[in-house]
Amino acid sequence: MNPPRTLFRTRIKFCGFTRPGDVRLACELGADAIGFVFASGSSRRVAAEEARAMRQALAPLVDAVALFSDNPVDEVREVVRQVRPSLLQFHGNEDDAFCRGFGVPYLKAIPMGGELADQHPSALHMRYPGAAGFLFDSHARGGSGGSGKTFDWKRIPVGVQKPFVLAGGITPDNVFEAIQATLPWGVDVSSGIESAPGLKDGDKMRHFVEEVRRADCHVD
Ligand SMILES: O=C(O)c1ccccc1NCC(=O)[C@H](O)[C@H](O)COP(=O)(O)O
Repeated sequence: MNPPRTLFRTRIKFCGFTRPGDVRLACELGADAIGFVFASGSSRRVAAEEARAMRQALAPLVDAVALFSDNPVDEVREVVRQVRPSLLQFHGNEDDAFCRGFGVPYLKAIPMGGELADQHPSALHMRYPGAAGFLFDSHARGGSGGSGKTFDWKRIPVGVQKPFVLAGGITPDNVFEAIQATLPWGVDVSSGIESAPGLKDGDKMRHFVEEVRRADCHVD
């Protein structure tokens, strides 16, 4: 049985937006953060100008997160300049110095598929001392996120001292169980709230938020 987390509210990040209308709806439904993907090769990739327009659709008190995977430094700088994200998220082999170099807090995505390396909490903290938190995602090292696949949640390292976000294959149907099993700071979803890559589905977003709230109120 997990210890109760009195009055705890699991943060919700919806990722991979391509349409301002979806951003507006996600904010109304209760998302805490909205993610824009700039990783090359992603079907959800947007240009800085598009993300800037979507950022303007954001409600107050909702974070804009810019997501990268081994993008060149100039690309990251340009996104920061145009979009003004409140948080960066790095999915590639970026080191702490690179991630810190933009003057914006960052989350480091940790690949939980395939061979696990460096996932011991002390190794993570030593490798990314500047990280605001970690995001555990299902891809293997060198792979992409946004796969819609889960990983074995038992692989999450015990004793991580920074907030962590659970990602990878979370849906309205498994987010309750995912929160109960892992007690994350937040959950991150892309495929599970879509009708097609990059196109968000209002009913799925609403159901997802309802299930997170249900998990937060649940007492064993
Ligand atoms: O979404 C992408 O296409 C993507 C490409 C490269 C790196 C990361 C990417 N997405 C990350 C996310 O959307 C989420 O952080 C996470 O991977 C959850 O995705 P999903 O399994 O689809 O819910």
